[in-house]
Amino acid sequence: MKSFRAAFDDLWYLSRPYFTSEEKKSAWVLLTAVLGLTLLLVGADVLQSFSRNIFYTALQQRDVTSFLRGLFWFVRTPSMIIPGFFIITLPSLLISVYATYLQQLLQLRWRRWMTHRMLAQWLDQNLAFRIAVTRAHLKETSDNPDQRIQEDIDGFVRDTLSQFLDIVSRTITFVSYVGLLWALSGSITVLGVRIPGYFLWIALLYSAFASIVTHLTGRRLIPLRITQQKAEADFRYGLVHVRDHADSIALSGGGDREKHLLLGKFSSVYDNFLGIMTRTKWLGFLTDGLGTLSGNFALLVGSIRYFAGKITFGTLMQLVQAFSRVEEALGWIWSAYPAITEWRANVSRLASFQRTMDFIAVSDHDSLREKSASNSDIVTENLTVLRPDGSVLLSNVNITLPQGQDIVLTGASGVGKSTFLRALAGIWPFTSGQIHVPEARVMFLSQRPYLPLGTLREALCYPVAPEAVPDERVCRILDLVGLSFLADERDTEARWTERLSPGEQQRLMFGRILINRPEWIFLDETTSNLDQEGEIRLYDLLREHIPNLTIVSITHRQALQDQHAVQIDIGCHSPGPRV
Ligand SMILES: Nc1ncnc2c1ncn2[C@@H]1O[C@H](COP(=O)(O)OP(=O)(O)OP(=O)(O)O)[C@@H](O)[C@H]1O
Repeated sequence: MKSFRAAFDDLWYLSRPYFTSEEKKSAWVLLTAVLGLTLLLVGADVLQSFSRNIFYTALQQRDVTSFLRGLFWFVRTPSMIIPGFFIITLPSLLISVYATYLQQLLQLRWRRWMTHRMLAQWLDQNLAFRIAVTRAHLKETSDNPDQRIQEDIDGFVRDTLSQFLDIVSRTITFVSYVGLLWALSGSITVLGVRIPGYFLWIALLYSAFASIVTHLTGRRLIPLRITQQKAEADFRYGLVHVRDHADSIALSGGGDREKHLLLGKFSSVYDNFLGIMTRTKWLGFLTDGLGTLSGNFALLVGSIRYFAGKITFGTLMQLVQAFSRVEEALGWIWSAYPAITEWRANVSRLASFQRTMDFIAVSDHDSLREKSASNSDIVTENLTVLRPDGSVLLSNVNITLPQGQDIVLTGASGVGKSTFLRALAGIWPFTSGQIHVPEARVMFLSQRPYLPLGTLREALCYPVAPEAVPDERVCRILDLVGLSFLADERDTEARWTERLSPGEQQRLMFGRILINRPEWIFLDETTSNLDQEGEIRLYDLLREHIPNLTIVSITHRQALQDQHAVQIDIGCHSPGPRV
């Protein structure tokens, strides 16, 4: 019961936002249309059961006229007019195709809405980074966000809709056939007690028994499926990691080691799947067995009345159909159990990821950043920065970074210089105190250049849209940073991280600064792959082309440190780097 409640909570948490969003109108219209068509389909199925009764009975009586009317025209009975089999079948076909089409349309729109929302939340609020550093300390699981967004949203939307419509259709089927089954069943006498509608009682007992046994056998599949998804994603990530670092792996002769690590990940995939197979095998015996049994069982029980001459062949067939429909409707749990376990695992992963994002988004550490006038200094007051495990990295930092001056932050490796920059940027979640930052364009560049996927122009202009920068300016800037030999390839899509040397990538970063023209630039060892002369030339380029720029650098090189007017030792606020 508890797990049912949790599933419902997760489902509500994930579905409600779409059906109350700005797209709610189209969502409800589509859902209502699909429900309406589903209802019509069940109605058509019930009508068909009557027309089948008529033409089977006509077949038995060798009555050609009734047979043909039962197939192609209308038959009048004392209580109703029944359309012929084909008169019902053709519109049903149309309804069925449109029900599927509209269901897919709703599915696609819902997926689009969820993908937009999750991507926006993940990237707009820097949650991708904040989740990555916080992950080990979170209650909810938030592994493989790429898989959550690309695969799980699709699976969630598709399976939620199909399971929901399945339940609705089974409920309507049950309501439509239960009276029919009762009426056709007749009664039997057991130990002197007359039981009316006995076929219905058998269907009810059969389904209750089947559902309980199936749930007890299959419930272990849910955690196994969650583990399987995680193992698959870890394996895939391992492969992508090797692809992205193929150069370093080849140079360090690490092929064998990588193979060993990847095979280790694959064996988790393999072992867990063996567990799923074993469970699915037992579940298969049950669901397939119960399915096969139920149809034949109905025929067997019903044939007793047929051979006793109490019902016609047509009524027998209608009875068998009514029994299977009622029993199918009640047997949702046992027949759909494998699909439900997969859906439940999916819902649980996606809800967990969404909860993590919501939790981190509201833990607004950025509130400690206070905006001041555009030409003011950056000031920190009692700023304390922690590591993700809660240990103190920097305590009580009270410093001023004066606007308009070149500043260098110094300190031994690991004391927390880069993390201090992240705190200033407002993306480090484990921070307390106050930071006064000017209302100005601020840019941070890290030691490892980041080049987005796409053209060289895109990589140069990032995060500004390349269309916003005139072509001559792109060429001029490539020339300024010594990359004019790449000008002809500025619109070529390539893996630029692999094509450019680390030094070339760092020069490209300086071109990016010239394009973005910030008022403050934070350079975290951004010239570590350049020679001394080259790095000083690039710094001069910034000073020359962006006159009001304040440069804040982190560098271990004395010559570059000497180029800065102000030196601030971050190390004196640290209990010391870890050894
Ligand atoms: N994402 C993270 N998760 C866990 N620990 C982290 C993370 N980022 C930084 N740290 C830890 O914080 C400490 C400071 O790291 P930081 O990169 O700020 O040092 P640094 O002074 O810039 O070092 P260096 O001069 O070597 O670049 C290190 O002990 C590091 O392991």
